[in-house]
Amino acid sequence: MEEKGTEKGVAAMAACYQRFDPAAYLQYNYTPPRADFERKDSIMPWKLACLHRAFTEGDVNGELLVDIGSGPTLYQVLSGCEVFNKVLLTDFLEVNRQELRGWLQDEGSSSLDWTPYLQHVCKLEGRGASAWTEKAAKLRQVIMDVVPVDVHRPQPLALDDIPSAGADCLVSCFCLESASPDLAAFNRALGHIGRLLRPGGHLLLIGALGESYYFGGPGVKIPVVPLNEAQVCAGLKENGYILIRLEVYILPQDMRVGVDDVSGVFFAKARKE
Ligand SMILES: Nc1ncnc2c1ncn2[C@@H]1O[C@@H](CSCCNC[C@@H]2Cc3ccc([N+](=O)[O-])cc3CN2)[C@@H](O)[C@H]1O
Repeated sequence: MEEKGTEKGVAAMAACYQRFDPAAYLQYNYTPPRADFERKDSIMPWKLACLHRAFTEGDVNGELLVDIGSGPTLYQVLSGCEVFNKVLLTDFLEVNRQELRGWLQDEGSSSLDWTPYLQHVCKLEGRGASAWTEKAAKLRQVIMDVVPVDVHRPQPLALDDIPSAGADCLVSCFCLESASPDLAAFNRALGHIGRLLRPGGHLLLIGALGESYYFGGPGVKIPVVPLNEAQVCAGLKENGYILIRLEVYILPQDMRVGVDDVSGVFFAKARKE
């Protein structure tokens, strides 16, 4: 019965995503106030600082970084692209993979101008904002492909997408809790992606706390598994990860803009045993 329920729940989530609108989603979450680089308390500078520190504090290394559930966004690999010489982007939806390919092939054809993001991360790296064009070139050089992923499959990627030894690092932002029908499915998905990671490899996980829905486009209301910190920590432990650090951002009132009911954002750095 439980398996039947899960299959039905996973199929229902997939149906919700058929109306996902990348351009609208980017507008809702990746423009001010949630992405305001002039505001110290904006969410995006906090996320980029967490990722910059995690990628550059010396314990994360290797060849291949895989981003699980990239969506239509690139911010999650702006620091990692300086550490890994191979980066694989993945998403469940062709519309998101197309959005990413659009930027990779030609700046002009993406729905969002990523320049402020590139400039901000260059500043975090002490390079000055003007190095953003070099970072854009680096990104285009190291991103090998944009491929399909389904975190509910025991093998979320096609077998030939990554080496049998596994990736050296995974990053995943706002995907698992938004793709899963319930907490059990979230925990199983955490296990499925863990199998893509080599022992000793790192997982950098960003997600929503206390979110029960979000709009993936006008009128496209998508259910989310509402998580708290304890459930995130338990899920990581249950799936063979050692938690290195958990950081939490609580949304100020003016970041609650009606596109979801998220109350906080977590950043977890963990290592696979
Ligand atoms: N089975 C699947 N396997 C893998 N990926 C899948 C699957 N199903 C859907 N997907 C994939 O997962 C999706 C990822 S986008 C999900 C958005 N998550 C919620 C949204 C995000 C957000 C962003 C920023 C802030 N903030 O405070 O700044 C808050 C929030 C909270 N609301 C989408 O790419 C879909 O394509």
